[in-house]
Amino acid sequence: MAKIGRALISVSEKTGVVEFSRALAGYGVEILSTGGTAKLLREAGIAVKDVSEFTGFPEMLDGRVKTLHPKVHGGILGMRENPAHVAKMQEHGIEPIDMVVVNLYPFEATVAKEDCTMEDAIENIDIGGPTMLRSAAKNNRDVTVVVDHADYQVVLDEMKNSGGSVSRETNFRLAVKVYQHTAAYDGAISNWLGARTGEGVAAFPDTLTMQYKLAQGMRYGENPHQSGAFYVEKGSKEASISTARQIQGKELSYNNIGDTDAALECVKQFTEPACVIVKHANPCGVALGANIMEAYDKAYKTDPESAFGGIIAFNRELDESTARAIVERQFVEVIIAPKVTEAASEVVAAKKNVRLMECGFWPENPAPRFDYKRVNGGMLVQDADLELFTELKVVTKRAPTDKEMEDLLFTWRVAKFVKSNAIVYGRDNSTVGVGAGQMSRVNSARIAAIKAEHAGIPVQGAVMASDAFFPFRDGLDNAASVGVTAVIQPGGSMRDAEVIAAADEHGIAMVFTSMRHFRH
Ligand SMILES: NC(=O)c1ncn([C@@H]2O[C@H](COP(=O)(O)O)[C@@H](O)[C@H]2O)c1NC=O
Repeated sequence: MAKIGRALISVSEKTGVVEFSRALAGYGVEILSTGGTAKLLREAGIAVKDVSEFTGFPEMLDGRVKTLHPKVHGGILGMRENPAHVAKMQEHGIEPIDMVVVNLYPFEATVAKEDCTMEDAIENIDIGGPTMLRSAAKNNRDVTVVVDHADYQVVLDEMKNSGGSVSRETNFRLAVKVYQHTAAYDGAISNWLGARTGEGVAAFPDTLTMQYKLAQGMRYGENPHQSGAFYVEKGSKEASISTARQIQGKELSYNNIGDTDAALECVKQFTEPACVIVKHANPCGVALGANIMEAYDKAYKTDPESAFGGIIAFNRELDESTARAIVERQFVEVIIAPKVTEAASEVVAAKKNVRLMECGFWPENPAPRFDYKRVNGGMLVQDADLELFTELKVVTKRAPTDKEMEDLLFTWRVAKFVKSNAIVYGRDNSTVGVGAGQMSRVNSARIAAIKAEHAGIPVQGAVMASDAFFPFRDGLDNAASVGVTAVIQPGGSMRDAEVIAAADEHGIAMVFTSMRHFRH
């Protein structure tokens, strides 16, 4: 382990670089640096040699060429234990560079700006930086490479303990981090440019590169004989299962994560205090209330049988009384809310296995994003389903009453989060029965009615949402037979006229949304 004699520092993101460089200088390290970084360090009183002086070649072409020089790359890549390398370096007057501290032009932040032009994007593709990072990471036996300012302290701690050197184990770990970083950087460039070549489809690049970070290992996957892990998107910001903080409880399982995502994304749709209870990726009870206690109580009563071992999501801070009502009444796997009061945490602490999650508040309008679904040997990519309806059109002789309309919109929102074929009966901003994941729409309707019957809730006077159109009038006949008074569905069937006539015959008010919400 040799002492660090010379470091090249060239950073766009300058957090902590002055303090770090000052500490390096304290170990007698000679610092080489580029334009803006050198200026900053000099202003802080740190002795710096310009890279152009080191190479004997000026920075040029608006900074496109600064460090791309054999004296830089020879100094980084030369193997210190290889006599032929050492001789060549001496022959050409190449001095070793033992540490490279580089982070890159902010390509992703630049293209995230709405007014970003192609020229802005191109100028923010870093060339010299990744080249140095890759050189240093390749020669990690002899060179320390730092791409993340979070590692400045790690390096300084080691130098302190060793009198100015960094171990090969740390060098290797830092090098791996570099290749992860440059892979993500190039992936972002290729995705952004690729979406603009016109060779892919619309905004989809010809080759899609994705990077996810390991967030959590787990005991097993969907079933105990499958192994599993949870990866999260780099830079994901919106409050979600991926950003949520676990306050207490057992480690989240594979199924917990999927179900908590389903519950949270469903509850996000409501502005009034709401509760969503999910089992196996489907909402089994959803309700709004004056407060979340009332919402939970109503949601639970929809289907107490299914709520057992469920996942419960709220769109308001979890308070003490609601937490108490849950833990005293039922077995629950996960509770998630944007915030959790201290007192609520203490109540849940009595059930040490219950996973309690706090995810923060979300924006009213989520940013557009893609949804991905693996198939064997490939992946389906689409815009996430973030819309609700195209237009609301009353198609029957009778228009829904205001109260029916409120319930129709409530059940429509829920239906969007129920696996297809989805039928949701609802009343008073509460689900009455949910029929999910059936191969026939009529069967989903029958199941929704059975669920209501099991919970002892009459369907009479409820409204009904269907995630896709009714292909035949039997869906409406069936709804009428259980007492449904109003229906919301996308419309668009060949037999719409027949279906509307059926609704009129039964005195049912029906609204078309012109938007389907299949969910698989
Ligand atoms: N062209 C080069 O030779 C080159 N060498 C280093 N850079 C980058 O220049 C940036 C630092 O520039 P400055 O020190 O002038 O603020 C770093 O993000 C570094 O990755 C370069 N810029 C782009 O490729």
